[in-house]
Amino acid sequence: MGQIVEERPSCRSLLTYHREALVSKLRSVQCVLDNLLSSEFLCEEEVEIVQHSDTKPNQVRKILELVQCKGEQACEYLIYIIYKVGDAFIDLQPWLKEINYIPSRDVTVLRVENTDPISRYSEKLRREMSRDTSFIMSYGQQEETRLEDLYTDTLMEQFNDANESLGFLDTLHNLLTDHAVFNPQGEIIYVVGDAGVGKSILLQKLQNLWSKKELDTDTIFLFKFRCRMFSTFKDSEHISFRDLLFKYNCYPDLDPDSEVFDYIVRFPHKVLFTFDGYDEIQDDLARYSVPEMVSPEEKAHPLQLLTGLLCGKLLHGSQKVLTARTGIEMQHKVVKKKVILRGFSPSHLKTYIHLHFKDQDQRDRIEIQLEASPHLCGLCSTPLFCWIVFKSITHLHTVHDSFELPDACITLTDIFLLLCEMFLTRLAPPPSSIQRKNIRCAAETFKSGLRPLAGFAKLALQGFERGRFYFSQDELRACGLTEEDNALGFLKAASEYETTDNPATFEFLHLTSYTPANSILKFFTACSRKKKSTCLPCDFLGNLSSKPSETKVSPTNDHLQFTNLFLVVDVWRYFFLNSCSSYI
Ligand SMILES: Nc1ncnc2c1ncn2[C@@H]1O[C@H](COP(=O)(O)OP(=O)(O)OP(=O)(O)O)[C@@H](O)[C@H]1O
Repeated sequence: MGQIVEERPSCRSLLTYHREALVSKLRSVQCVLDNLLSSEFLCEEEVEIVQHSDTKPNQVRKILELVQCKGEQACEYLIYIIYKVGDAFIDLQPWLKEINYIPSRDVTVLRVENTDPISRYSEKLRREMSRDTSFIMSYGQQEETRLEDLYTDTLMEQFNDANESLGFLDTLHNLLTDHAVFNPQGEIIYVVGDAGVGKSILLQKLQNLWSKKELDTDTIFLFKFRCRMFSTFKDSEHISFRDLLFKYNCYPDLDPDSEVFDYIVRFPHKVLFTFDGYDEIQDDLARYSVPEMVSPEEKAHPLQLLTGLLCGKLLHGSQKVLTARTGIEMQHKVVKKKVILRGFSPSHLKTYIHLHFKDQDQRDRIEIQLEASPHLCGLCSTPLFCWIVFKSITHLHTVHDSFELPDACITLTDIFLLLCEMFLTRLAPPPSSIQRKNIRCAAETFKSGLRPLAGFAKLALQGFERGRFYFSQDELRACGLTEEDNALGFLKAASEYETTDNPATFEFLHLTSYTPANSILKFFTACSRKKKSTCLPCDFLGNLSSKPSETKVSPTNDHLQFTNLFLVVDVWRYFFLNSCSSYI
């Protein structure tokens, strides 16, 4: 008996049979025309005829008519374009499955170029993201290091809604996967951790992986935001969702029909957002806590748009990674997965030492110092402290002939004093020709830096009182700070908040706490101080860093306790209030 071979329908007849579906679903007409032209199935004149048709469906009708006249190969090539540029013709992918399309060998030799605005925009975002995330800007914004030269994995512990550990995430590549999802209806991957544990760097690495297509995700757009940006708008300032996305990331090119934005609204699951520093806008968000309905079309205050996005009322289905400092809780219903950053493990720390110090002697020296001081080693599990320790030690080694870390237990305050000392050595005159290195002792360095220190203290106090930690040049001047003082490193430029009226804005290198000034003042009053302040400010500051057992404060005040341990801005305020006056 002869075998019945099922004959495949010709591509020409497929186009006729499914004409209606094609006319309604084929969107990226320009991409089709570009390819039909470059493969010489259509000539310039025919392309112009198509473009002159008044509506998109009519353009598609014309294309179908023309390719069907050109024959079977042209028809197959049209289907092949739809197959090859999947992102642009996402609506027609089910149709390809339905007709069980498999490209013939003849057609696969033909080139298809993706000139679709959606794919172009995705590529543009990836390009810009790669450029913006390839370098780690040092805390003082004085130097940049390639991300790949310094990034070290940190411990990422996953939790469920009952705060039970679900184990550690093995690699950042899998952060967006379904593993450890405890609430599939939630849309937020919530990443929390203490100050300086590496939340922003983790997002930067994530963005960088996405830009290189190395992240396990099928999202084609990534929009990154720093939460603080949302509260820089006046109450009356309303913007559209489209502007929020494009103005603060990048605009699509050659997209006259707004296909990119339409695509984002139609396929939210193709969009990934990263929001850094949710803790920084807590107070401002309270004003928009009742999530008013926001639409992609209407203008709203940016905080309203953010709230809408986070609770899934705007662009429902999009993916979001949100970071916040420990202590900020999110409603479980909006969180899909929770990750707590735990900093460097001992083996991560070894890797970081390797990356940080190029010189083997330096590596050995630092490893010996860390081994000899478990306390210091513990501090260094927080990447920021680790960076400060390594930078300060390196710098102080270069300016002093012999510099050793104190043998006794090292506190965070000591670490920040090291950092201050490092900054203040920039004020020192260069060593004379007979001195190889600077011979100033730490006390002299602090004394000579008293004026700028007092100025920064005043500024920090004002920040606390106003609840705002970015400052204009005028505010700096009013505190007695000069432009040269800005270069010391205590402040960094906050260019993202600049407006034309306000050409230079600065913020502190690091903020410990956003807690209102009065609660911090009360907390510090409650701290017991054993020693009396002596003549040196650093002795005075040393007293603040009492070990927990020495500090009689409310045990529930973890956040403030941490603030006490982690003095940066607070150092200046305290220093200013209690010490400086006796020097001036
Ligand atoms: N994974 C890492 N690899 C190498 N260095 C890191 C890493 N994470 C953090 N650092 C270092 O620590 C510094 C602080 O990190 P980051 O700004 O990410 O902390 P954070 O948790 O976002 O702090 P904050 O809560 O204050 O915003 C970085 O500038 C970098 O020098």
